[in-house]
Amino acid sequence: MSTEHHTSEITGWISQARWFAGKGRDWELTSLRRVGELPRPTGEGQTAQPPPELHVVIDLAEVTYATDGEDETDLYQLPLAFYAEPQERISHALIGEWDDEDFGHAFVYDALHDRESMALWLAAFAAPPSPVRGQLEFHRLPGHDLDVEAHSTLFSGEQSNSSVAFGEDSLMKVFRKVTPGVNPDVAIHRVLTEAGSTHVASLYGWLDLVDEDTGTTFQLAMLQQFLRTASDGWDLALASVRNLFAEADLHAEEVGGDFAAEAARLGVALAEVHADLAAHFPVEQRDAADLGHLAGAMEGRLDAALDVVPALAEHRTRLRATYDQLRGLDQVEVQQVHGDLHLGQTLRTVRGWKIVDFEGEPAKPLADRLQPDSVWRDVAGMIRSFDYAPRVVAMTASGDGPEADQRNYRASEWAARNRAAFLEAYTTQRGEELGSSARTLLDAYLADKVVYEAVYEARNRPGWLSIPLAALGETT
Ligand SMILES: Nc1ncnc2c1ncn2[C@@H]1O[C@H](COP(=O)(O)OP(=O)(O)O)[C@@H](O)[C@H]1O
Ligand SMILES: O=P(O)(O)O[C@H]1O[C@H](CO)[C@@H](O[C@H]2O[C@H](CO)[C@@H](O)[C@H](O)[C@H]2O)[C@H](O)[C@H]1O
Repeated sequence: MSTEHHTSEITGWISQARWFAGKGRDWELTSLRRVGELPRPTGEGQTAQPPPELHVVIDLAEVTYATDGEDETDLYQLPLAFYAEPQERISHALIGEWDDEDFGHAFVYDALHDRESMALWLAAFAAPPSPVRGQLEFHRLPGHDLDVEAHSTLFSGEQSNSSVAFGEDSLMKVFRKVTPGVNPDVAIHRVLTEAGSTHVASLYGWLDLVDEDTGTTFQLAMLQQFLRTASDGWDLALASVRNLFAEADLHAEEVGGDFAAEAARLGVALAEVHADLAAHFPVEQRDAADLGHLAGAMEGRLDAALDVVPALAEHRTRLRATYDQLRGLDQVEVQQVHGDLHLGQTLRTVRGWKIVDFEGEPAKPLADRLQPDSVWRDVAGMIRSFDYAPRVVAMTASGDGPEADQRNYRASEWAARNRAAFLEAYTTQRGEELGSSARTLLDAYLADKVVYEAVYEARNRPGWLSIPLAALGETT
């Protein structure tokens, strides 16, 4: 199905969207393809009917970047709501007004802001229809009756994707940048849900787009348990550091809000998630040659990072020596891991810690993110977060001279205390010591992550670049 779109309106909408990863690059909208229309509910189990003039569709926008030599493209998912009349309540989500080939003259909105449109998505998950007008396939896992009356609320803080809560019952994540094949967030949540893991939000369902022409499947969205009582792990860690800084002379363990017990619980949760992943995804061995490639890949990332952050140069020799240690290892076990773990991917509920967002590192192609990796990558990710939290609070605190020195000393103490608690609990839960091979892997992944962070901060939050650079400075 193709349709006449208004390219300039859509281009303007994409360019200012939070989830658009191409900001600052030279790009254009090279195609728009309508891939399906959300079906209207049949009435069964659905009291409220959508307005008769509403049509909700999914379009895929192809964005092409001008690069030297070859064109690079990304596909973005746009759920759109077409109304015959303007809708005052969602005026902030208006994309434009144009004549559409399918629906005639219409006012077009970002459907995720619209409760009426979201009710159609929820109804489709509640009673998955046969594909209608397109190739959309809604899937459900058994075990939970959806609250189809729940109203939708779009999360405001999301970055790479868009999340919509349905009351306090379920949460739908709409993947914005889509690629063919399995999305690790869906695949891993499905496996962990079916395995009865208590450390993830249960998966309720997902939406596939099956391209009939090519036989390719894209995963467009997932629906999961809404964690009603959740507090963000990053926010909790910051609060703990602030408590420590509010007390002039006390040590972390003497202050209310000490985080070490939570860090230990996080270590246990991660070990349990790793065990479940090892039981349900392939576990493989990597030999000395593979480890040589890993060291080479880390060196390559460092070389590329030097162009973005020249200040890394003074740490180059030591970083390369850390990666080089990998070449001395014989064999290492790898398995499915989280891939981008940090405190912002953890939620503390009354029932313990949950880990979210199994999509992996945003910069990697999706297919690579389902490749087995070392568990020490995830451990390193969390340890880096324990370093970030006190440094972020210290950066915004007032007072310099001896006061700042004292704060920095206590920041390091907070990081060391929580790192130790986390690592001890993680290894104990796995029933193994942190042996020399694991230490080598952990050091290499820590170094690799700091380099990644230096690039990430230089590009996204230059004011925070000092955080990874200070970490490198401390270990020289
Ligand atoms: N099941 C859930 N219940 C409640 N909040 C959640 C749930 N899953 C994720 N969140 C919160 O939603 C936000 C976005 O989640 P995330 O999976 O990280 O999305 P993105 O892929 O856009 O980064 C985060 O603030 C996260 O803490
Ligand atoms: O959440 P994302 O998957 O988009 O991850 C990216 O952004 C993170 C920042 O939000 C970034 O994490 C870095 O900053 C965190 C504090 O904001 C800190 O806790 C992490 O340890 C640090 O790496 C992450 O690296 C990036 O991939």
